This record gives sequence, structure tokens and C-alpha cells, in this order.
Amino acid sequence: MKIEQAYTIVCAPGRNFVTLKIVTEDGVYGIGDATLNGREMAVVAYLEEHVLPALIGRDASCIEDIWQYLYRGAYWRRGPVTMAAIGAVDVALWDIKAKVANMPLYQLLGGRSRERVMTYAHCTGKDIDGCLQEVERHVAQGYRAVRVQAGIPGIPTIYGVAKREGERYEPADSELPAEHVWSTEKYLNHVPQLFAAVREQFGHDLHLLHDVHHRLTPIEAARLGKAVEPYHLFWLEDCVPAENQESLRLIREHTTTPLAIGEVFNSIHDYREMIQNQWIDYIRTPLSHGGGITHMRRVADFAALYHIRTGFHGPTDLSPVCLGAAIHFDSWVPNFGIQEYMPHDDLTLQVFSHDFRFEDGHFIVGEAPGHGVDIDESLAAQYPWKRASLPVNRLEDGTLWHW
Ligand SMILES: O=C(O)[C@H](O)[C@@H](O)[C@H](O)[C@H](O)CO
Ligand SMILES: [Mg+2]
Repeated sequence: MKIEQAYTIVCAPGRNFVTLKIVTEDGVYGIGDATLNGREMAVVAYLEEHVLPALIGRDASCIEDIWQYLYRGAYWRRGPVTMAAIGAVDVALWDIKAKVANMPLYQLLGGRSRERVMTYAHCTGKDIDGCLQEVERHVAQGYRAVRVQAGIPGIPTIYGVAKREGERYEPADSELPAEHVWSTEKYLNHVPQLFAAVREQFGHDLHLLHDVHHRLTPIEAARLGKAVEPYHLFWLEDCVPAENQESLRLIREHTTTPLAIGEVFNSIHDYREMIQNQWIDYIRTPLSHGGGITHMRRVADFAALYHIRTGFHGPTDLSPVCLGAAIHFDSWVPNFGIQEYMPHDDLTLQVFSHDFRFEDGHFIVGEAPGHGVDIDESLAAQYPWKRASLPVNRLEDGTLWHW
């Protein structure tokens, strides 16, 4: 089953996506998501210039060998661009293998461990009342878990909060990076009030999540974790930038609020110390950025030894291809926790057809052979790539800050 053709498809139906298509000599094809938000063309160049020419003629069924070839063989290991490129190849090859076996992907992984996959929705508001209305709307739709984020008095723009109520926020919202302002003190004083209000109105059954977007120092994160303990969060996400894994130890020693981390990680080594020391509770790396199914299966198995569960990243800047493959993984993985779900717009869903279903706050995996997501290439061609950037974040005095 030789690989005959491999190429990238870059399109922007509403926002940018990079898709990798691999076609075998028998005409079977698989697709993978290679989107790295705000750095899309770096992955395209990595694939087109360095990876795809070396794939032609290789046996598409040797997924493990191709993974090792691209990881060890590159000499320059790890990093988001490399791992996103490997992830796209890996998911496309799993798609091919499952199609050839005439099975939905989850069957190849070991079969289903659950009937449905719990998701969490994003509920955002300009203020606490706006956020409460969004929680109400999502609970009425059947969600059992919601991520809550609200505007903070005195801070003009907050990342992760939609510009208009009832809409999604767009992470890469301008051609060049917009500049946001940040005040840790204003944020830390406000967040516990948001959770108090949500618990008061909705009680304690609903799972509540919150994303800090890496903006605190370890001791500030510990303070926040303690402050929200009475509201029993499902998780507090990315509370610090974690190049220094030891940061999580300090936070862990101060609070019982569960911690999720890793949407910007791409390798098992980024997590190694925090997993084996049990400093975290959930891993966030999406399949597409973490070297695909082959690598993320290893991360999930390693995490399972320490009671750590999956909570894959699922924003709109990962394409439906990544989401579709994740739903197969989520349906199989024994230590599943939750799946993030930020719905794509209608145009994106026209470009990417899919067979997973969404019902009552849960995904139900499809039965089509492969991962069940496809791309309409001629429709995609009508929406060319546009430069789009994530914002940067500055303190009130102008200092560039983590974001
Ligand atoms: O969904 C999340 O938890 C996020 O933090 C996203 O909003 C990311 O910031 C975005 O995916 C970056 O491209
Ligand atoms: Mg996040």
C-alpha cells in the first residue's frame, strides 16, 4: 500500500485551516489536520519542503515506522511545528488504515469504552450577568459542563470572551497581533465572584471549568486555586506558563482545585515531571499538535498510571478533522475525562463533512470507516488563506506579559 501522493490544502472558510491529504496507489486516501493557529504557513512549509517528498513510495500501513522516521529521523526533535506536521501525517495514516480495514477508527484503537463523549461548552459574557445568561442557554441545550469566562471591570479586552453575547470568540482576531491589557490583581479579585454567582444560580451538579491562559505566576495561581475551592471546579486550566514544570508542584501543594494543562505542549517530555509527580489532573494536548494518535496514546497511557485523565483541546482553530479523530480517541481511551467543544461555523462544516453526532452535551462517534471526516477540496479552494494573528498581552504599564 504505497503512498502515491501527499499534499496540503490551505483554506479559510471563516478562519484558517491546513489539511494534509495522503493518497495511496490503490486510491485510498486519509486526511489529517495540520493547523497551528497563527503559524499555519510554517507547518505547510515544513510538510511540503521537508516531509512529504520523503513519504512518497513508503508503505502507508507502517504507521509506527513512519512516526519514528519523522521524529527520530528529523534530528531536530519536538516543537509545535514539527509535532503538528507529524500529527497530520499520523492521523491521515490511521484514517487510511481504518478505511482499508473497513472499520471506524475507534475499533482499531481497541473498541469503545463508553457510549458517548462528554463535552464542555464555552460560556462567556461581558460581565457576570452576561455569562450567567450563556450558562443558562447551554444548560437548556443539555450541556453538563461549561467553561465560564467573563469580562473584568477595569480591563478593556479579555481574551476568551466573545465580542458580542451569544457569539463565539475568535482566537486569531486580527491580521497582526492586537494588544490586550492585563491586570492580575483585578482578575484575581473578580474570578471568585463569577464562580459564586454561577453556583448560586445553577447549584453544584453542573461541571464548571475556567481557563487562565497562562497569565499567573505560580503563587498567584495557588491563591486563585484556593479562592475557588468552595465552588468545586472540574478544572482550572493553564494557570501558569509551564516551561518550568516545577511550577505545578508549588500550585499543587496549596490547593485541591483540579489542574488541567498542556494545550501548547506537544510531547510526552513536556509533561513528564508533572505527570509522574501527580501535579496535574488533565492533559490538554490535541492529537493534531501532539504527534497524532501514535504519540498521544502513549501520553494518555502514561498519564493513566497516575490517575490523570484526558481533556483534549477543541477550539475552533483546530479543524473538524482534528475533532473527528479526537472523538474516536475519546470513545476508546480508558482514562477519558472530557472533550472541549467550540462549534465550527456552518461554512466550515460545509467544507468538512463529518459523521459524528452531537446530542445533549455529548458527542456520539460515527460508524463510517476511518475517522469519518472529509474535505470538499473545490469548496475549500474558494476560501484562500488570510494572515491572522493571536493577540499579545501587556500589563497596565506596558510590560509585555504572558498570554
Ligand atoms: O480553547 C482553549 O482552551 C484555548 O485556550 C484557546 O482559545 C486557545 O487560546 C487557542 O486555541 C489558541 O489558538
Ligand atoms: Mg485553553
